[in-house]
Parts: sequence; structure tokens; C-alpha cells
Amino acid sequence: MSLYYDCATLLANEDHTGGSLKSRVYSAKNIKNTPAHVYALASAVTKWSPVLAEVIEASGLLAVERKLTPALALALTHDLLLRPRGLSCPSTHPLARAITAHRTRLSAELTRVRLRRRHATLPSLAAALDAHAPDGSLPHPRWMRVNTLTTTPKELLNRAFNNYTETTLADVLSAKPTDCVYYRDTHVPDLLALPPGADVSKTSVYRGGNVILQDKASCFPALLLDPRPEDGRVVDACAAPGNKTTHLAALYASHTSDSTTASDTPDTTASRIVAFERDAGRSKILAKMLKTAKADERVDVRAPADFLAADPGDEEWDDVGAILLDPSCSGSGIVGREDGACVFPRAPADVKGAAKGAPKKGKMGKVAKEERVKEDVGAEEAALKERLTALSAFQLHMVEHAMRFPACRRITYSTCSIHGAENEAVVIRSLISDAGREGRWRVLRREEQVEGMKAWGVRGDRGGWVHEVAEACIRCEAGTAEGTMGFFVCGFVRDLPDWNEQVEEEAEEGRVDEEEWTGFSDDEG
Ligand SMILES: C[S@@+](CC[C@H](N)C(=O)[O-])C[C@H]1O[C@@H](n2cnc3c(N)ncnc32)[C@H](O)[C@@H]1O
Repeated sequence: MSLYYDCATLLANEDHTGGSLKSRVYSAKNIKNTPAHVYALASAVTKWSPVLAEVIEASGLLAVERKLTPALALALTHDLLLRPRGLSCPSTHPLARAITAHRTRLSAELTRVRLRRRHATLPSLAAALDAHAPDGSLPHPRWMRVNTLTTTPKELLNRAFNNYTETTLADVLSAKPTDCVYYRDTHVPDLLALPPGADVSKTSVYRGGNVILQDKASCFPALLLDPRPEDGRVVDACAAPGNKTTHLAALYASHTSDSTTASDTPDTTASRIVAFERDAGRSKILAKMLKTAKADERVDVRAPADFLAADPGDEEWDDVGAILLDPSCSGSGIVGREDGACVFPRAPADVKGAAKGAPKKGKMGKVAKEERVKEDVGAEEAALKERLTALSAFQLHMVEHAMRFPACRRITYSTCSIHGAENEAVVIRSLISDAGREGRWRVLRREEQVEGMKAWGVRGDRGGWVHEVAEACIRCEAGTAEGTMGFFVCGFVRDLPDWNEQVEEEAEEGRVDEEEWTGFSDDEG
């Protein structure tokens, strides 16, 4: 039984140890079983966790078996339902008894989840989870961004991938994990793709911070923001684990060499990127990532600290010229959970209709079962709507806050969500908000975007939005030939008037005293 406790401890990761699941298993001091044994179970549970979490929630297991934690329930349910030889512990153990008592109900819920995901068999569902891709869609490549703070693509390829051949993305997508092929992206500079399932976590280039495992779509926000020394300081408002922070640091640094001739170039040796992160545990991961990527001296980390608590009126922020805003979202665009990111069943109190999900005695007729499924789906939809309403209110608040920084001229807003409520709707509501109108914010039009982003063809959802806004918004879809996850990003800009020039011009025209300043009209938003 200790195997299940070991696995649950690793998955729950309550002390927020950073690194991959494998590195955490192999460096764990508090496990009783061999690391290989624990890792095999923990990685299988992680893979199945999106499915098993649904099964456990729907079964009401955690409401009945109070001694089971969500992580323990995942590990036990995995072996009970999916391991050919079942649980690997004596059947008389109290935990084995507790889980076995629910076998019928859990197994029925697994069937329902499988059918809802449109898989005729368990192996078909397993293959979809293996490929880290949604049902019926193409697999997901292993994207890696070359960290130009420490190396160059050429040097990296020569050093670590010299037996690899460059090919098309389509070839990479259909290759086996061990095939030595790579693709060089055309939208994001310094981005490479390896075959789906390729494991680079053991390589020295990964451990040494020469490559950052970052989905292509997740590289868009920093690229679109295009941070430059003349922007002043750049804020990453929601930074952990730090993928975009390190990207910002690399892009910023790439511009410093070609701008050093300008006499008003700011001191580029100081930390010009400020990273906020509210969560204490994730702040540690951020610090570790920045150190590994050799970006720690370039980033002024404010963590744990709330971006919303930074007062835009405070002179400390007078030189913030660009903000990258990547706030918490529903995550509905994520197609593959990174190694170690396990999905846990929610505690009974958090599950809507948990009581309804609790095991009941007696047989159900076919019609009653169908009714029950319809009720469940209806409840799920209502819960999602409620969640999206809360998330989009928070996201709007974050954008409005960013829009109030007086010297800020560019903002990128991004989510890994596919829902319009968190994406285009937040953009529109930000533009018409007080902060948006008073600050004269508008979208960064497609023709104004950096080359790679301008060329990207999948634009915002047109459903009723103004054409310019839909064209400015960038979307990525999961499971397509582009190999991205579901993602959204939009840039905001404002052309701040140069007040001195304006006053001079108006004085020359003799208009200064004639016209009284009445503020911007609503039409000017
Ligand atoms: C989507 S994740 C950011 C991912 C990150 N940008 C990256 O690319 O690695 C959102 C993060 O924002 C943090 N967060 C949410 N609200 C925040 C706030 N008000 N201030 C600072 N951080 C916040 C969350 O804790 C979470 O770590």
C-alpha cells in the first residue's frame, strides 16, 4: 500500500518542489519504494488524470470515503480500473477495501467519460491521451525555444542535435518520439519542434537552460509585445512559471546590441523587466526558472506580490512602457499536460451536485440513465458559465489596471483559453471601459504587428466583433497541422500625445487660451 502513498505524495507536491515529475521522484527523500516503481505509477496516473478526475467526481467517491485524498483516490482508481492485474496490495487492506467497494460505480463512470469523449474502446482513449491531443486531432509536437540568453540556434543544433535533420512540421508531427528530425518555426524566431513525445528533459541543454520547453502559441505574447530598451521598463504581470518572462528577457536583450549607439539608450545592465507573481509556491518555481535560464539578473522579481496592489499612480512605475498580461484563465486550450501537471478531482464541497453524484442503490432504467446524463451535462454547462463569468471579470480588472500605468504604450493580453468570454469579450470590454477610453487605448492592428504575428493566419472570432478587433486578435487552435495548443493574444496600444509639442503647436496657433480642455469624448475611444 505504501506505493500508493508514495505516488500520492509525489503527485500532490504540497511543498511545491520545482522540476519535472521524474526529477522530483528521483530526488525525493520521503518515499519507501524504488523511484522507478513510483515514477511508473505516477506518470501513468498523471496521463490518465483528466479522465480519472472526472470519474471520481462523478462517482461521489470522495464524499463517501473520507480517508481518501484526491491524489490517493487517483492512484487507487487508476490501478483498480486500468491496471490489468488490479491493485498491487493485499485485498484486505482497509484502503483496498474502500476503493474496491466502489468498483461498479467507478467503472460505469469511466464508460460514461469514455463515450462522452467519443472513444469506442479504452485503448483508443489511451492513444489520445498518449498523443497529448484532443480526440481525433493531430498530435502535439515537442516545442522548444532556444534561450538566446545562453546560446544560439546554430550552436545548439551543432552541440546537442548534430545528428538531427531539418524537415517540415508535417513530418515532425508524424515522426516517432525517438526520430532525429526537427522543424524550425517560421513565425517565432529561435523556436524548434521535435516529434510528439520526444523527451529532452534529460539532456544537458535542457538542464542548463539552453532550451525552454514552451508551446509555440505561448511564445506569441512576448513576440507581439516586442520589448525594446526605448520602452523603459517592461512588466510581466503574471509571471510564474516564467516561460514568457525569460522570453521577454531574451527579446529585450536582442534589441540592446543594435540600439547602443543611441545617445538616450537607457542603462541596459540594470533589471529592465519586472516580474510579478502572486502565488508563493509558484514564485519559487519562477525564481528557479529565471536562474536556470540565466535571466535572473535581468529580471526584478516581485514575488509573491499582487500586480493589482502596484499603484499605477506611484512614481515608482513612471517608466513602465510595456506590460505583458497573461492572467489565470480556464486553461481550456491546453491539450497536453506538461510532465507532472496532474489534474485532481475536486473536493466534494466544490463539486456542483456532489450529493447527486454519490452512490445510490438500485438499478436505473435506460431512459432514467439518459435523463441523468442530460442533467449532468446541463449542470456542467451551468458551472462552466459561472466560472467563465468570474474569470472574465477578473481578467478585465487586470487589463484595466494595466491600462492605468501612465507611461505604458503597449500591452499584450493572453490566455490559454478557447472561450470568447475570456478573449475577444475581455478585449472589447477593456476598450470601452473608463481606463480604456480615458487612456485612449486601441488594438494593435494586424498591419502594425511584428512580422511573424502579422503573418499568422488564425485571427479572432468574428462573431459580432468589429472587423479591426477580430483581425487584431490572434488565436491558435489545438490539434491542427500547426501543432499549437488553444491560445489567444491581443495587443493594445496607445499613441500618447507629446504634451509639450501639443502645447507649443497650440500656442503658435493662438489656441491655448481659447479652448478649454474638456477631456476625451466617448467617440474617441
Ligand atoms: C497563466 S499563469 C502565467 C504563466 C506565465 N506567464 C508563463 O508563461 O510561464 C497565471 C499566473 O498569474 C498569477 N496571478 C494571478 N493573479 C495575479 C495577480 N493579481 N498578480 C500577480 N500574479 C497573479 C497566478 O498565480 C499564475 O501563476
